[in-house]
Amino acid sequence: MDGTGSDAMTPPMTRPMIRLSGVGKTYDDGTVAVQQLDLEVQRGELVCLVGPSGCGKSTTLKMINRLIEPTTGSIEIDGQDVTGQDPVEMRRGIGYVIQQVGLFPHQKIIQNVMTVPLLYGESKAKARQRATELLELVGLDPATYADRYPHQLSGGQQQRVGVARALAANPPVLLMDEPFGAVDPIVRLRLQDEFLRLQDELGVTVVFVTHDIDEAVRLGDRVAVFATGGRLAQYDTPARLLGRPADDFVADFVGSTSGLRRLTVIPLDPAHVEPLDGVRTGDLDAVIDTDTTLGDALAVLLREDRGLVGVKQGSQFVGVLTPNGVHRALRAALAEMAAAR
Ligand SMILES: Nc1ncnc2c1ncn2[C@@H]1O[C@H](COP(=O)(O)OP(=O)(O)OP(=O)(O)O)[C@@H](O)[C@H]1O
Repeated sequence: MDGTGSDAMTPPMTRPMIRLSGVGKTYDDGTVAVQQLDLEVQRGELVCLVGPSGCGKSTTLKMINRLIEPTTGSIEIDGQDVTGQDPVEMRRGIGYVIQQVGLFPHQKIIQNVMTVPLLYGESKAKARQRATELLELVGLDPATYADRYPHQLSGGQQQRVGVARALAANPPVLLMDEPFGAVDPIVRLRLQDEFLRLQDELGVTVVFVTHDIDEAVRLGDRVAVFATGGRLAQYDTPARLLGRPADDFVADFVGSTSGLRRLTVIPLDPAHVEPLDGVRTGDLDAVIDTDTTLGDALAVLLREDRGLVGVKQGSQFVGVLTPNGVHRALRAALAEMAAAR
């Protein structure tokens, strides 16, 4: 290997941010954790690795930042073979968030977030400014939280600090291992929403490990489903994964409630929008856009409890959506799924 990676000639913006080629890991005791894994993650993409316990998700993630060395294959980040780089140096350029946040208990929140910029040689003033911005970015008011200690924060708040700290070095790649696994379901949903917004804003490339298919489908631009023994069973968009599982294992894993899950990925089809007949647009408090997913549309309907919401395309009202419309759309999606199997 020449150290520049096989892909160094490809224009930077078009080559994958992360590329695993034929990667395998067999532990010393003979356990085959990952086999012949080929996986590409595009720049700015959020990819979820999902699968049953012990299928090699964490091992894969840790091979990307070289906490674990692969037995076979190669891993490139931005066209550079990671095995040719100093692991400590390399790891600093990759954000890493785990379930047990690992905050320093005797340091204030602001100091916890400042650690990485200080390591990079930033002045204290600059590191503090950056940490303050990051706390704001992850939804923690610095005036309230900067001077608290980790034990004075809830689990969800600590997780936010973990995300802020991982982002402190402005890493192009963020690896997350079950980051929201320990918080209750409601907080988890909120953290997921916030994280999606943040990722969109920052354009960071994310590999996110979860054992929860709902979380994977909700967050991932693409989802890699692993089977036991570290075999990649399917790597696809959430909609295709739910609509066209590659084999029985994936179909089982995606599960019998996949019809409902599809709601979270199917865009609202204009075919299910009803005409505005007799409804004055001024009467429509709740408005959704045509590119809303059915799941979000249903959430607005339930929240508003009004029986219908207005649907807009750009600035133009194109009709209304009712619970019946959502029902029809779901039935159509299920029929399409059945036809695809
Ligand atoms: N240090 C190790 N030595 C031997 N086997 C290991 C080691 N670490 C992990 N394994 C094994 O490798 C396989 C994959 O483990 P890994 O932690 O990657 O799975 P996972 O999909 O992340 O699981 P989980 O969802 O339970 O965290 C498992 O069978 C595990 O027991």
